[in-house]
Amino acid sequence: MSTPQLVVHRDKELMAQAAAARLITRIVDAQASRGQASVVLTGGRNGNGLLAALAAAPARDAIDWSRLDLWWGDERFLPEGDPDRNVTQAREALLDAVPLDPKRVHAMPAPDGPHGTDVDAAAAAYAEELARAAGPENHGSVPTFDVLMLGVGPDTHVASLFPELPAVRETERTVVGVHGAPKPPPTRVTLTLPAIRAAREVWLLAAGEDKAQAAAIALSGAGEIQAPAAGAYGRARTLWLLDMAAASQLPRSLYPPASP
Ligand SMILES: O=C(O)[C@H](O)[C@@H](O)[C@H](O)[C@H](O)COP(=O)(O)O
Repeated sequence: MSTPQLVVHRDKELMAQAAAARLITRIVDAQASRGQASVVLTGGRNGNGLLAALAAAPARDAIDWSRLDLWWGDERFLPEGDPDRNVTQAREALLDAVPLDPKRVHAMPAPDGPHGTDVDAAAAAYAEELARAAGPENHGSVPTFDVLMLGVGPDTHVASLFPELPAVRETERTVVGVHGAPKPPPTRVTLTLPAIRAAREVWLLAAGEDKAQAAAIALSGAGEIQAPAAGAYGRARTLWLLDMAAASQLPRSLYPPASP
C-alpha cells in the first residue's frame, strides 16, 4: 500500500492540464521501458476534462497510440453508443481523435452486446478479458496497469463502488455487476478494490467544493466500506489530484503550504 501524495492545483482547468501532461509523460516512460503502456480511464467531468486537455496538448504526439491499452474502471450498463456511457464520452473527448489500435480499447460490455442484459455475466466476461491480458509477471488476474484514474464522488464513491454496497466489499472477483447504485443509472459494471490495487499508480481526481468533504473523509483514516476512495491505492504510488476547492477541508498537515 502506498501512502497518498497530494497535489493541489489552483482550479479544475489547471488540474486537468497538469494531469494530462503527467499522463503523457507516464505513458511515454512506460512505452520506453516496456514497449507498451496500459491506462484505466474513469468517467465523470474530471476524467473527461483530463482527456479533453490531453487532446488539446501538442505533446500528445509523443505517445505511440498503437501501443497503448485502455481499460475502464466502471461503466454505466447502457446500450452501445448511449451518450451516458463512459466510453462514449471518452471517445468524444479524445479517443476518436488519436490512432489507437481498436483491439487495445477494452470497453466494458453493454446490454445490447454479446453477453446480453445480464450485468453479472457482462462483468464476468470483462474479468476474463482482464485475466487474458495479465502476463505471468502480473502476479494475478489483472494486468499491472501503469496508471488507473478514478473520479471521486461527493459520497466518496470511486468507479461504481458506492459506500456500503456489496461491490465495495468484494475481495475475490476483479469485476462485478452493480445493482441499485444510488447514482443513476442503477445498473453498472465496476472494477473491485482488489483489481484497482493491482495498478502501479492510482490517481484520484477531485475538483470543486462538493468534493471537499469527501476528500477530507477519505484522507483522514476512514474505512473503505464507508468511504470507498480510502481503499483505492496503487502498488507504487497513490496520487490525489485536487483543486483548491476540493482541498479546502483537508487538514493542512496533509499537504505542503501554498507558496506566498
Ligand atoms: O459512473 C459515474 O457516475 C461517474 O463516472 C462517477 O463515478 C464519477 O467518476 C464521479 O462521480 C466523479 O465525477 P465528476 O468528475 O463528474 O465529479
